[in-house]
Amino acid sequence: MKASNAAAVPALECRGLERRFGGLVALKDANLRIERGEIFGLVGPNGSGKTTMTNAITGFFPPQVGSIWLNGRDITGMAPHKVAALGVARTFQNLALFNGMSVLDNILLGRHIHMKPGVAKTALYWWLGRKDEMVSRLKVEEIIDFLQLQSVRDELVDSIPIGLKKRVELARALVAEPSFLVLDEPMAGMNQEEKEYMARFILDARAERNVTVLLIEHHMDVITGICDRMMVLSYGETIGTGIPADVMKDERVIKAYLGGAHAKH
Ligand SMILES: Nc1ncnc2c1ncn2[C@@H]1O[C@H](COP(=O)(O)OP(=O)(O)OP(=O)(O)O)[C@@H](O)[C@H]1O
Repeated sequence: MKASNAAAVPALECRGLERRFGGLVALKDANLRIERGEIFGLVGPNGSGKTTMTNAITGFFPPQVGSIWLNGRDITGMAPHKVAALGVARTFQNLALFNGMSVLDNILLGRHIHMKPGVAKTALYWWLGRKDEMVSRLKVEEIIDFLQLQSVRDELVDSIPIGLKKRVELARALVAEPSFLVLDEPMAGMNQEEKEYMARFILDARAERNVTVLLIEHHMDVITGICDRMMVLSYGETIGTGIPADVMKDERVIKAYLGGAHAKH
């Protein structure tokens, strides 16, 4: 559901983020507010700072300036595993699946934040460990059904097509039971039918699993089709933010992005 109360604590807020790599300013004074239940699009040409922004949010590369708030809690500089434990899951632009392992095992890895750490601890509380594993397996089966991955569940992940690999990554993120999902180009390399499936799954995840979504995507038809609001970056600067229909009309956005070689329809 779309958030209705603007005064409510947002799912995510970024205030004045800046990230430099040497002399390069990859992100400059980036401000972002995503309400609970929104699907929010983040777009921009290659190298404009989209991944830098998601890496800042998920703790991989903290910002050097500014702050990040998740459900009203300051998470600036928090390690990735701690951000994940607070309910943030992500998929990666370049697939981060484990080749040589089955689809099922790849998805099961997404449950690690819910499992008890350490062999000794699990041995000591063996019954607790078993219960954890049972809950995890049930959750994995539920998500396999949800994303219609039954037919490939026992296949090696390297043997399935790219469209399904992307779906496995989404499954691995969803089994973590996130409240906030960061999807980095989930439709890259997909044909039209696969894109439509993925768009449907993202909408269903929001409706049925209560997730808020930050979606990085080059396919503008997807952004206009499923995003409530969007933000456009260019050379690390925000050049447009708002509902897609308005942002798409903005002269700066058209010049920097939509009219450029990077736009895909
Ligand atoms: N670890 C890093 N070290 C040095 N420079 C980096 C690093 N990460 C990103 N950059 C630079 O920061 C800028 C923004 O990169 P970023 O990956 O965030 O862009 P992007 O919008 O995600 O691009 P793409 O659409 O190609 O993924 C680029 O100029 C990039 O070369």
